[in-house]
Amino acid sequence: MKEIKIAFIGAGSMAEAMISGITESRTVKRENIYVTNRTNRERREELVLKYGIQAMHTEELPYEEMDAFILAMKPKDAEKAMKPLKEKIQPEQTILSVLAGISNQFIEACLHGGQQVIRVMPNTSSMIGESATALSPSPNVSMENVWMAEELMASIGKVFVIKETQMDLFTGIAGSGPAYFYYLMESIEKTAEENGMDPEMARKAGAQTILGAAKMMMSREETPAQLRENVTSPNGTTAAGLEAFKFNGGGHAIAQAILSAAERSKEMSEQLEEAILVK
Ligand SMILES: NC(=O)C1=CN([C@@H]2O[C@H](COP(=O)(O)OP(=O)(O)OC[C@H]3O[C@@H](n4cnc5c(N)ncnc54)[C@H](OP(=O)(O)O)[C@@H]3O)[C@@H](O)[C@H]2O)C=CC1
Ligand SMILES: O=C(O)[C@@H]1CCC=N1
Repeated sequence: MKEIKIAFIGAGSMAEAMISGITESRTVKRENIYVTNRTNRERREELVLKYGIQAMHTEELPYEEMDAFILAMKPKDAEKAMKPLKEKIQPEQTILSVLAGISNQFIEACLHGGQQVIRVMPNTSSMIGESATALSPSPNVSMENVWMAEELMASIGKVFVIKETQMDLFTGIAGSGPAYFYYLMESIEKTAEENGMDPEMARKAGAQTILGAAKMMMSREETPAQLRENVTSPNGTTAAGLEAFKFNGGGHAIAQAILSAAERSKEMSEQLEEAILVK
């Protein structure tokens, strides 16, 4: 990747996860990564110490020097956040927005018509370069800027270029997805502890089991159903476990988690964008 300067507008957990992955991959020089927020000076200082990047108040950023901005404030703060940015960001500068539920159209309406906007949905596994990240470029984004965004996001994990209409569902599957597996692990640890097993050992065994299953699905030709059948001996332990899983609504619970998260993403779009897009 050619040498670029990027600035995170927002310094929270998502920004940090991406900064961690990008600095680890050395895709962008540390001194060319900027992060800003409005109030939390300690947070800025913490990120400088941890990652050797540049941090400053949003008003102090040298906007004209940036090749790309990553919007990483909360969706509810988006409109207010972009008001002062309109006069500081040029239409040809690239905006990568990780804001759940916020559309490219909304960002163009807040900034400039024809703004180079790419909607991005990463997850916190960016922290270790293992994100599942979706990209949905606005129609007028140049191929050069799409390639830059793809290369930048490839430094934090796997990249999937999708239609923006699929972004709500992708958010439900992968943006929020890590939380479902963390919740699964909480149940594994609790069950172990309640039955006399060291929960720390259960966590390590459970995490290795999830990691192994994930790597099997990424490296083998078999479908998940075939891989599941390979585990399931007739009338054995797995058959008993899966029967209980299905009887207690396991598959339905996962489907409902994904669809509820996707619905919330859609709802956030409707709630937050109505005022601007109706104007
Ligand atoms: N957490 C996750 O797993 C994922 C989150 N996302 C998205 O990432 C975004 C950030 O989420 P998350 O990191 O969890 O949120 P946080 O609340 O942790 O961070 C938000 C950050 O934005 C800053 N901020 C708020 N308003 C402004 C502003 N006007 N200018 C500059 N900085 C501002 C806040 O600092 P201050 O108040 O000091 O300005 C804070 O540093 C959200 O839109 C979320 O939908 C997407 C995928 C996954
Ligand atoms: O919970 C949220 O809204 C953010 C977006 C996807 C993951 N976390």
